Formats: sequence, structure tokens, C-alpha cells
Amino acid sequence: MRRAHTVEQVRSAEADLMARLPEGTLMQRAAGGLAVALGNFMGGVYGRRVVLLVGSGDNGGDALYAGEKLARRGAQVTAVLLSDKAHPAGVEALRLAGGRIGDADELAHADVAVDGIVGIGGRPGLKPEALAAVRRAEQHGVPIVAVDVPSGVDVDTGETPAEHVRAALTVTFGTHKVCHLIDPAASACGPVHLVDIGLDLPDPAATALQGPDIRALYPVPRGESDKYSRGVLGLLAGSAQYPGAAVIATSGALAGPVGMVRYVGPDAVAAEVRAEHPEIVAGEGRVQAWAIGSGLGDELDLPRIRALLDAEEPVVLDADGLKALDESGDHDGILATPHAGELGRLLGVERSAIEAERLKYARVAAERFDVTFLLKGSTTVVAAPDGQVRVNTNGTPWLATAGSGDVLAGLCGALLAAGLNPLDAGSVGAYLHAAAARLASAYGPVTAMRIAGALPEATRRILDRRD
Ligand SMILES: NC(=O)C1=CN([C@@H]2O[C@H](COP(=O)(O)OP(=O)(O)OC[C@H]3O[C@@H](n4cnc5c(N)ncnc54)[C@H](OP(=O)(O)O)[C@@H]3O)[C@@H](O)[C@H]2O)[C@@H](O)CC1
Ligand SMILES: [K+]
Repeated sequence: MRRAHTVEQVRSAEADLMARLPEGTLMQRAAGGLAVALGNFMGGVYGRRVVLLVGSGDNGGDALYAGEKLARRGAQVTAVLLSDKAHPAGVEALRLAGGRIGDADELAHADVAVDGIVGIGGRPGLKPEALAAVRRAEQHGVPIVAVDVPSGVDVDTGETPAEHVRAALTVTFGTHKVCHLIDPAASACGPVHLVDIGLDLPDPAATALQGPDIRALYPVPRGESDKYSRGVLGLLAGSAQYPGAAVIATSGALAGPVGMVRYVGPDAVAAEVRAEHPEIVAGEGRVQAWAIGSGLGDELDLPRIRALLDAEEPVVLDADGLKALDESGDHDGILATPHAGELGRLLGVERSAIEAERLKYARVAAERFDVTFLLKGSTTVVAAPDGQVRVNTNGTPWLATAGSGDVLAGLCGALLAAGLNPLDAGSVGAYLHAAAARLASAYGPVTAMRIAGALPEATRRILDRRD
């Protein structure tokens, strides 16, 4: 599991550890890890040309000491000092190792630019001189390696309200920060390499599941399982207007861990679902969870949906079904799965605002409606009413295809019916959905049905892997 902490949590853990270690130890650990990562990134050190962009704080210090280590191994290192307060001891160490102080012209011939402009102490945005240097690097096609975070992003929210660095690699220390997991900032990080510096950290502000977590959470059937004990999902979806949504959501559900799917909807739609999936049962009956909302269109029966929300069984609430949510209900066990436009309508906020502040609005919605919210998008955010946040980081733009959300709703419903809680069902569902889209896209452009078709193989690969 990737764990991300806030700046305040990192500073407090750093203070505790520094009190027990000789001065400068943590910066040397950080710089050592950074130098190794830079060597790997460049495919060698001797003769490589490295330009350090150095701001006024310890982030610049990390860059300078990493530069010192590379210079001692034969790299040509030049520091561009963007502040007259640049870490004095770091500047001296670089000089003694043969590094130079220069200007942004050096970027014309650099193999890599190191962004030590600001780290966790930075405010969003870049000052003009720093911005000019970053633009220079971009113009010359010089890749930028960010120290701790890409300078200019909002570290604790993942927002990018102003100019910022776009890194080819980010080397961070102690733990991930929220901006490494959540878009739009996460897209500015490139791959994130974590250097352990020995911090002792509290519970994280956000987490991202990885393969081993999926293996631990996925409800694999046991020897004594039957179709009922594996879970039965009720699917209230589809309409004369949108029959396909019911077919697609059923495909997602049947590709999950559920033992049986009961389809509830118009007869003509049930016939279409059965034609594609003869294994479904049409009509009401006992279920362990519901998936409600895909393609209901004009046939939305809000009182009926509200009654199901008030019942004991957990519910995935998607698309048109989201209109049934209100702030007063007792909504234990609900997973709402809006995209940014739908969440915007629920909260009375512009879609663009939701996209720019994904973490904030997912949390606001979870708290306001007292249900778990899965906000779909480039990084899917799952926020529970108790404040826990999971972020899905293996998404792919291929997921942006019609019906993809119906697959996810069916799959999350299956996971709920098999016994996972809404936070686990949402985060495991988002991970597998994205893994399936990646697998399917290996054979070209994907459709929702091909994502559903790839789900069993994507799931098997993750469950079988032993890493
Ligand atoms: N914590 C840890 O465990 C460890 C931390 N380590 C490292 O220390 C880093 C944090 O260092 P830090 O606290 O010195 O802050 P940092 O981000 O370098 O600079 C902030 C200064 O920059 C300025 N400034 C602000 N915004 C700006 C902007 N947009 N554009 C330009 N300037 C801006 C502002 O100064 P002002 O302008 O207000 O005078 C502010 O004082 C951390 O990211 C990691 O790399 C590791 O060495 C070891 C373990
Ligand atoms: K930085």
C-alpha cells in the first residue's frame, strides 16, 4: 500500500527523528538516495551534465548535496542559484567537489535538470526566475527530476492552481505526499521513487492500494462456498431508453466475485440481458447487495430507490440513481460512484471545480451525505465518511469510454455482495477496472464490454502474482 502523509505530519516526524540524530543526517540520507536515483535515471554518472535549480530552502540543500556526490563521481555539475539564501553549506560542499555555480544557459547542454526550487515548504506557483529556468529546460528537451515534489504544486491537496514543474521522475523522502497520488499534481510527478530516511509516521492522510493489497482483500471463493454464500447481487439498471447499460453493468458484475446476479427491470431489457448473459436470474429475490442506477433514464423510480437505500443491504449508487441521495438519510453501507459532472450537480459546484479539487470535493461529499464516495476520473478518489481516503493510481485514459462506469458499478456491486465494505469495494473495484482496461488496450482501442471481458484475466494475473 502506498501511504501519503501531510506536510504537517512529515514535519512532526522529522522533528522527532532529528532530535535523536546528529545534525544534517536526514539531509544526507535524502541527498544520498537522490544521487543514486539520478545516476539510475541518467544511466551513469561519469561525464554526465547535471544542472541543479536551487531555491532558498532545504529542498535546494538536498539538490546541492546530491550534486556534490555526483561531482565526486565525475559528473559535470552546475548549480543555478535562484535565491541569495541558497543553502550555504550545500553550496560550499558542491564547490569543494568540483561543481560550479552558473546560470540557466547551462541548460542548453544538460542531460538532466534537478528541481530543488521548493519542496514541502513551498507555496503553489513559481517565481519568474524559476519559471524561466524551467521553461528553458523544457525548450531544450532536458528532463527534469523533481526533488521531493514538483515545485509549484499544492503538496497537501494535489491541486495545481498556478505554474509548476512537470517532472520526468520525482524522488521523495520518508513517505509519499498527497500530491504524488492525486491529480492534477500526480500527473506532474512522473514515476515517484521513495527514499526511506527512517521517519516514524502516524496514520496516513491518503493511501493507494497495490497488487498485494488487492490479493489480501479480494473475496476468493473457498471450498465450502456456494452461489448464495459467495453473494447475490441485485441489479436495478437499464430502461427502454438505455437497455445497453443493464447489459454492460451485468457484464461487470459477473466478472466480479459474486455467486449470482438478479436483474430487476423492464421485461424487454431483461430479455436483452439474458440473451447476453444466460446465467442471470430475472426478478426480485433475496440479495446481499444492490447496484442501482446505470441507464435508468426516464424510468427512475426515486421512492423505490430511497426504500432500497434505507434497507439493510449495501448499495452501489451510480448515474441517475445518484439523484435519490439526500443529506438526511441513514446511509450506512452505500458507495456512490459519480463522475465529476454528477458530483458537481449533487454539490451545486461546477464540474471544472471538482476536477481541480478532487480530494476536497470527494471528502466534502462523503461528509455531507454520510456515505462513501468514489469520484471517477484520471485518479479515482474513494473517500469514506470517517475521513479515510484511498486513491487509485493505476488508471488509464482508455477508461474514458461510454459504458465504462456501468462496468465499474456492476463490479463494485459484486464486491459489496461478496462482503467487502464500501471503501474496500470501491478501491478494489477501481484498481481491477483500471487493470482490465490496461490489459484490453494492449489489443487496441477498448470498449466497455472489452473492459468487462478483460476483468477475469486481469484479476487472475493480480491474484496469481507473487511479488
Ligand atoms: N521534512 C523532512 O523529513 C526532510 C526534508 N528534507 C527536504 O527539505 C525540504 C523542505 O525544506 P524547507 O522546509 O526548507 O522548505 P523548501 O520547500 O525547501 O523551501 C521553502 C522556502 O522557499 C520559499 N518559497 C515558498 N514558496 C515558494 C515558491 N512558490 N517559489 C519560490 N520560493 C518559495 C520560502 O521562502 P520565502 O520566499 O518565504 O523567503 C520558503 O521558506 C523537503 O521538501 C525536502 O526536500 C530532507 O532534506 C530531509 C528530510
Ligand atoms: K522540488
